[in-house]
Order: sequence, then C-alpha cells, then structure tokens
Amino acid sequence: MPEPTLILRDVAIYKGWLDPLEQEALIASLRDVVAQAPLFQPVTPSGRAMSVRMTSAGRCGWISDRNGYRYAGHHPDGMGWPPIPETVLAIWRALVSETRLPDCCLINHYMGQARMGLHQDRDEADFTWPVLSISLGDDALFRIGNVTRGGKTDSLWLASGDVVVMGGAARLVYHGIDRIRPGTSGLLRGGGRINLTCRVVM
Ligand SMILES: O=C(O)CCC(=O)C(=O)O
Ligand SMILES: [Fe+2]
Repeated sequence: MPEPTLILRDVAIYKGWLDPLEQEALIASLRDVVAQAPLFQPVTPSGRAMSVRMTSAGRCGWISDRNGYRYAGHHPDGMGWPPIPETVLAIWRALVSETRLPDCCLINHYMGQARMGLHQDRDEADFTWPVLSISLGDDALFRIGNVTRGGKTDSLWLASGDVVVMGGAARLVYHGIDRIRPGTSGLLRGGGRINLTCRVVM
C-alpha cells in the first residue's frame, strides 16, 4: 500500500491524493447517487436534527433516527441504495483492498455551520477492515482523539482531495469535524463540503 503523507494518532492521511480532475469525476458520479437516493437530514436517537445531510451507496446505508444509529437496506424514503460508484471503489482498491470491497459508502454533506461531534465508527461487525474517508469541497477541521472517550486530541485541516484511512490501532479512534471553512473550494456548485466514508459493514 502507498505511504501516507502523515500519520497522526495512527490515522493515515494522504494529502492531495486526488487531483482536480479526479475530484470532478467523483462529484459527477455522486450526482447520480444523490439523484436516486436524495440527501436527507437525520435525527439523533435523542431527537435532535444532525447538522449534516446524508445518503449512502452500497449494499446498505448508514441511518440515524429515533430508533438509533444503524445500517439499513433502504433509504428512509423507501428506495434501495444505488451501487457504490467505480470512482470511489478505485480509491478503496488503491488504499485498502483489491479483494474485499466496502459494503457502504456514506455521503455526508456539510454546509455553513454543519459539524460532526466526536464519535467512534462502531456499527460494523468486523473492525479488522479500515474506514476510508474522502474529502471534497471546502476545508474541514478534523479532530482525532483516543480509542476511549476524552483525553487530549489533535486537529488538522482536511482539504479537497485528501483521503484518510483509519485502520488497525486507529480503527476505533474518536474523531469528528469541528467546522468547515466555507468558500475555500470551488468544487461544489453550491459550496460546502462532501465527505465519503467507505466501510465494510457485515
Ligand atoms: O466528514 C468527515 O470527514 C468524517 C465523517 C465521519 O466521521 C462519519 O461519517 O463517520
Ligand atoms: Fe466517523
């Protein structure tokens, strides 16, 4: 596997992994996904609206509502999830595995004040597979903590085209997005940031 630009708290960061043309191609394939499975605003189990909008591609999609966080076979509006675009799978093959492909590609859309609190990705059955995360659009302040809640954290800005892999000792590390810096990228017509998070689920 290629060498990351830097490793922070066991998280591998590939700065500028995608060039502008590759980023454009990804956005074009995501337009098809969102046309079939529209972005929705999830509600946390406690009933608060999340500030990001999301949808998924793949065999299952990650959802949150009053009944909890989980993977589901269908979009909340009832349609199936579209397949994960080949443009996304190519990045997974290059950085994670050529044989085992992800079951889910979660698409997070951040606008304005949207953020994501510190959390672990732990709704999957097998933590031996890394989580792959792709940043597109505006810069985002990514915070990395520890495998248990609390303690010191480190932050770094993720830019469009950066790819992050959380595997091994970093698979269950707490992480989140404190804020985005609106207007720092012209990639998305309407502005904002898109994050793609690919995971093996079952
Ligand atoms: O937006 C990001 O970079 C992180 C998203 C994330 O951690 C998640 O969806 O689980
Ligand atoms: Fe996460």
